[in-house]
Amino acid sequence: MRAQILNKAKRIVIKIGSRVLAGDVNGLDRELIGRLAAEVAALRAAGREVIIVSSGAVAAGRKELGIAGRPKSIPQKQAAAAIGQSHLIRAYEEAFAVFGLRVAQILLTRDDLANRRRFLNARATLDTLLDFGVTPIINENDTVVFEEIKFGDNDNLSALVTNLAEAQLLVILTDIDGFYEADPRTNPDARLIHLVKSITREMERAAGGSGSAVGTGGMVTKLAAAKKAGQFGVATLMLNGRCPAVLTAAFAGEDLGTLFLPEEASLNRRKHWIAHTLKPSGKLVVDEGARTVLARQGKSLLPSGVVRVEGKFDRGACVRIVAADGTELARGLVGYSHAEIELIRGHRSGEIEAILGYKYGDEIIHRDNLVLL
Ligand SMILES: Nc1ncnc2c1ncn2[C@@H]1O[C@H](COP(=O)(O)OP(=O)(O)O)[C@@H](O)[C@H]1O
Ligand SMILES: N[C@@H](CCC(=O)OP(=O)(O)O)C(=O)O
Repeated sequence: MRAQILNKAKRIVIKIGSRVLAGDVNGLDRELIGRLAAEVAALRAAGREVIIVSSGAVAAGRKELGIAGRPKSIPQKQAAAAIGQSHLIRAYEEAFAVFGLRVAQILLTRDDLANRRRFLNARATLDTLLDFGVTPIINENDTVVFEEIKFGDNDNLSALVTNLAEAQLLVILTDIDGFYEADPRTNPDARLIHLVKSITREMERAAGGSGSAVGTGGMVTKLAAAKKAGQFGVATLMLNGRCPAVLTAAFAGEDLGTLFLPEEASLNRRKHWIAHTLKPSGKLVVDEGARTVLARQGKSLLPSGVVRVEGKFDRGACVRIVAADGTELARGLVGYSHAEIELIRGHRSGEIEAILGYKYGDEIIHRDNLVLL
């Protein structure tokens, strides 16, 4: 199974964490970046396409600015990222040049991928770079992001890039051998889990934070990323990026790290984008009848099942669908604005035109635009 997944992966997203690039040293570990470049060169020589999602800008910038520990404020973090990002990309440029390879920098915000046109544009750029034999190196555009438009962590970003690029495998390189049954910092006897068929709530509880001055999210965000990739039908392999030749060994068949298998019933690319890339701008609370109908795959959300509207949004926006007890059931793109839904909620679809004076369709969310969570 593992060999089959790795052999079939022609296009791979490799996420490299700050803990790998900086380790415990201050600034970037250039020797390690050199080793990684050699490994990527070998993967490419074997006919694979590689897209890198790299952290490390803040870690590199901290050193330049002489900041010890985590940057104290958001502007300090953004300043560190601005200075660190150019150092980071230069380090990759130099390391890849040794193997006659070129890299390109791509900085993204969540807004870029949430906008369908920008998403498709970014996709076309990625394809073109790969056609030119260039390795794209992606990071969050830390300098300009604020809460609403940020990915927040690069684990999450790497899962979304996997979708963007339609890659067949996500590799997460971190500073630990893989996913353990408990956080090894507090449970030294915890065992490594080599194969995860499906991410359970118990595993999510076993995932701890980063606990370092440079990492963001720790195992929590890595599990979330593996889950997202899995919903897109893509496996995630988590490896220790600080181990020399770890990629080469893993692709040669060694049973290293943790492999998260993809889900069998995976979402298509557009539905994955609705569920994970778009930021919901409102909420529809539905009744028990609608909850039951939605749970049966393939049904649209009709006005009759909606009991409350929260937030202000236009037609076409992404909203959460929640049950009366607050459980999030689904997400989808609405066919009507919040003001229109306020008027037609609780009514039969046949009454929409009489109430509004016009009608876009029978559904508040058509099943093609609806994703169950
Ligand atoms: N169950 C777990 N298994 C493995 N590592 C865990 C677990 N829970 C928490 N961690 C921590 O997650 C850290 C890696 O995440 P992070 O510091 O964000 O690194 P990165 O910079 O690679 O994203 C590990 O060093 C480890 O201390
Ligand atoms: N964009 C930030 C990285 C944020 C992040 O998620 O870090 P990490 O947990 O080390 O992957 C940077 O370049 O410093």
